[in-house]
Amino acid sequence: MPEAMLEVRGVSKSFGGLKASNNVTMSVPQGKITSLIGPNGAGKTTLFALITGFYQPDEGSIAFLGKDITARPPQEIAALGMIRTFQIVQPFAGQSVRENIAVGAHLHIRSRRDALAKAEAVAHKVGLGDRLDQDAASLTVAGRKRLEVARALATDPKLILFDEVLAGLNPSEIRDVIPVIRAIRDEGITILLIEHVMQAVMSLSEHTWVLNQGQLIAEGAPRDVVRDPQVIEAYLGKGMAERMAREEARHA
Ligand SMILES: Nc1ncnc2c1ncn2[C@@H]1O[C@H](COP(=O)(O)OP(=O)(O)OP(=O)(O)O)[C@@H](O)[C@H]1O
Repeated sequence: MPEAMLEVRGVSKSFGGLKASNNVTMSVPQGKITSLIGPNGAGKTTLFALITGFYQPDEGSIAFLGKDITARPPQEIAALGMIRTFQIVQPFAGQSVRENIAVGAHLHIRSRRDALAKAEAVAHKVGLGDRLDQDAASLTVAGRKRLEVARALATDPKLILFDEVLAGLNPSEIRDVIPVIRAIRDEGITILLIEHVMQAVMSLSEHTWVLNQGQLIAEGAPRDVVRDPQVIEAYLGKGMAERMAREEARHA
């Protein structure tokens, strides 16, 4: 694997008696799409929040591009080039799609005109080019997910952490968004996904980490990870693992 862009070392975080993150260590390589999977409540979103400064770890450290960023505020981390998206997209109501995306662009761009122009260019990349003047609150779920991707892209990130960008989409909408994610990677932006849609994990990501009860229980190429008995037991279940093995055999 190429040099790591993000290094998470021994990170732990408790909420009361619950260890939502338990001694997590991972090296995220530059230029790839990688993923983080695991059952509901495994601590995936908590880990994203720790990495991007929304929570402070109780223990451990985080380095981005060789620089220690442990417990730095989110704005500072975003300015360095790492941005996360949120599972529940909350557009600024009463503002257009263009204006919503410009919020991201303003991280680096002061001029209103330039930020709006940047928003427009980004909207085209994610397939919102024909929705620029629409009130963002009127977007469908799929549209809101694209808006969330666009707001992140507009900050000119080096690494994007996508938190379930495919959740709530139907199979045809998922098929439409997958190439958008690939195109972002092809532009040179590194991507780490939290995702429950296993078909997307398998087809998009080169490496995956599996969290269960705050701890990493497996990592590796997705096709190997889904055969791991511990992963089947904790997350996939036998039926799903067998379905995926059949799918893979069919495509082989
Ligand atoms: N701010 C908080 N205060 C208290 N408990 C929290 C907080 N944030 C998360 N938790 C708890 O930490 C655990 C991990 O939650 P987290 O949202 O990180 O899981 P997840 O893997 O992202 O789940 P999902 O797939 O359902 O989104 C859960 O038990 C959750 O209830």
